[in-house]
Amino acid sequence: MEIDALNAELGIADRLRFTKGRGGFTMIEIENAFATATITPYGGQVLHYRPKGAADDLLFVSGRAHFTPGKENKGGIPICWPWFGPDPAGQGRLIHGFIRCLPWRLSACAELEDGATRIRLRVADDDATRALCPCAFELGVEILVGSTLSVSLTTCNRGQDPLRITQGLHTYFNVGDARRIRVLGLEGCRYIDKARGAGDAPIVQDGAIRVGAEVNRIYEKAPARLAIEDPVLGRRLRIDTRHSRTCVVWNPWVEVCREMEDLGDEDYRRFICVETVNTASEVIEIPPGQAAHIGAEYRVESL
Ligand SMILES: O=P(O)(O)OC[C@H]1O[C@@H](O)[C@H](O)[C@@H](O)[C@@H]1O
Repeated sequence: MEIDALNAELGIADRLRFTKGRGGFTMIEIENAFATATITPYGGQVLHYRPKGAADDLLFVSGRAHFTPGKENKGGIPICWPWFGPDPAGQGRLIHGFIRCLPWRLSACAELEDGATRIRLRVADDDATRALCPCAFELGVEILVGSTLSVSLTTCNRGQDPLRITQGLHTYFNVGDARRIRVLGLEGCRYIDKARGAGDAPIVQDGAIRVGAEVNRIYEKAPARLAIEDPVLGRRLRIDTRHSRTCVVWNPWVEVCREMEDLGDEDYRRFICVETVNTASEVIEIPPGQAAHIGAEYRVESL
């Protein structure tokens, strides 16, 4: 649908409008009493969220993100599905699945009684997805833009066989300087250190996570309450997860950042990914006709 038609049909006066953004991508721009936010139906991806009065965005989006159909966009909250990480079948399919590179359909947008804004987007299997993964599914994301940002992903198995997935909200948090932050909540958890190569024995997290080299870890049995303390931006980002048993913490550091065509050379300082995930041994099996969920709520607090 064209932008004018979208605005006429689904826009909400002074609250929600559709625009053309980077790469000509359709954007949903929200401004309510609590916050401003931008969501693109491409990948069902939240790109920006800033509470009213806050100086800085919750999320990082790379200035070199592709915004090209068929490619992933680096930043915001990419949805990784039906696999998280490299192609589990080793067939060279996209890292983190294909759903973040597909246009989703807007199924509802509404202003709630408390003034928050709710967006629902959906995507289902078609010939193109079945060529990549022979499963029948319907995926829905619900995004609540209020005093907090909440993202909930629901997978419905529409097929005749059990559906096995891994999945994640691959959130890129905007930070003042990654070298000065602390990630809290994973103390004492065991993690697989992917920066040191697969197959390493799990290591136990000793204290808060700090970034002084490449960090690429899968934490097992992750608790539901996490936080990022950012002394440079003077804030604490709270992350409350739902139905997620693993947490990936990723910062590419200098070399990997320079190798990534969709990051600027110094961007490793500007973000940390703390990802709400079910991966590694946490494969989810969904019986036919049933659904599985994963979600997270993000809150910005002053330090
Ligand atoms: O696909 P993106 O958004 O570039 O993210 C890639 C990174 O995603 C992280 O989740 C992985 O742990 C890293 O190994 C990977 O490099």
